[in-house]
Amino acid sequence: MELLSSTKVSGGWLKRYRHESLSVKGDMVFAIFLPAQAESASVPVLYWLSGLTCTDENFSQKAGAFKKAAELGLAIVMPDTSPRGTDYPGEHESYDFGSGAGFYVNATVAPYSNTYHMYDYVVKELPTLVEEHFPVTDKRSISGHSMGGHGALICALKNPGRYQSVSAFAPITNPTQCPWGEKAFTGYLGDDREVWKAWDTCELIATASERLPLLVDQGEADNFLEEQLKPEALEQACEKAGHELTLRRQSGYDHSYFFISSFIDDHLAHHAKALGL
Ligand SMILES: N[C@@H](CCC(=O)N[C@@H](CSC=O)C(=O)NCC(=O)O)C(=O)O
Repeated sequence: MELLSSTKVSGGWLKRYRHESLSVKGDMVFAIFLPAQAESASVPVLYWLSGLTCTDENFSQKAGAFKKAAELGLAIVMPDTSPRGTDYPGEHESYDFGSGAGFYVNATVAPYSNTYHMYDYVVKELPTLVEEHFPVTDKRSISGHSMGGHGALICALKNPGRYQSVSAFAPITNPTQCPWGEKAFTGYLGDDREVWKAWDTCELIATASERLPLLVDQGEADNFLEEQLKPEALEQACEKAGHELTLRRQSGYDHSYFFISSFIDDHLAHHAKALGL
């Protein structure tokens, strides 16, 4: 691992690293916030999955999360949102597919199937690396925004026992039924919509073997609300399956990091409680 930068914040340290990833067959950059408590004991970790167009830096620069994480003694790991360094046809042409838009799936359609294995990267490879090299425990939680909210929810639903808690901001709840998801899943997974269901929160909720309570915040002034995010689909799926959901519709808030920064402390507290902090 190559240390790219080290910055003191809220009594802890934000460090950025580049490393070679086996999952995506190339270099990846991630950031980790380590609170001061990590200097004397191992601390649990929240994995934050960002949305379309993001890198590891959007959350660290805009969410305002580190003061609360420092108080709680919680580490936060922030991966990138796609592999970088390839140049497939169409990979860099649109904001909602290819680079910056890995959708946290394992692609099966060439050429993306060569490297776009963001699900394996965030669920397995990155936690293994983090737990080997940093003063953290194997107690993990996961959260994210929009495409990353979808990622957080599917990672938790597909991996019972792996996370202590899950939450999301404005998640793409039903990607098999919205334009962002249809475009990404066609390009990464192919035309068979049955295959897509294994990567859709609303589909996974029905058969989940672990029922971690979901905390979801959704801005009511979010431009993407009706066409892409569909919180009512999540509500219906949870109600049908008897899955606990706290869906907070926040009046006046949009899709931006201003919205995330307004409620991130509540999410950190939710995760801290589940992590025993
Ligand atoms: N560029 C697009 C919209 C891009 C956008 O809103 N990205 C969001 C995530 S959207 C879902 O995954 C984001 O977090 N952007 C980064 C930021 O720092 O705000 C457009 O122009 O509409």
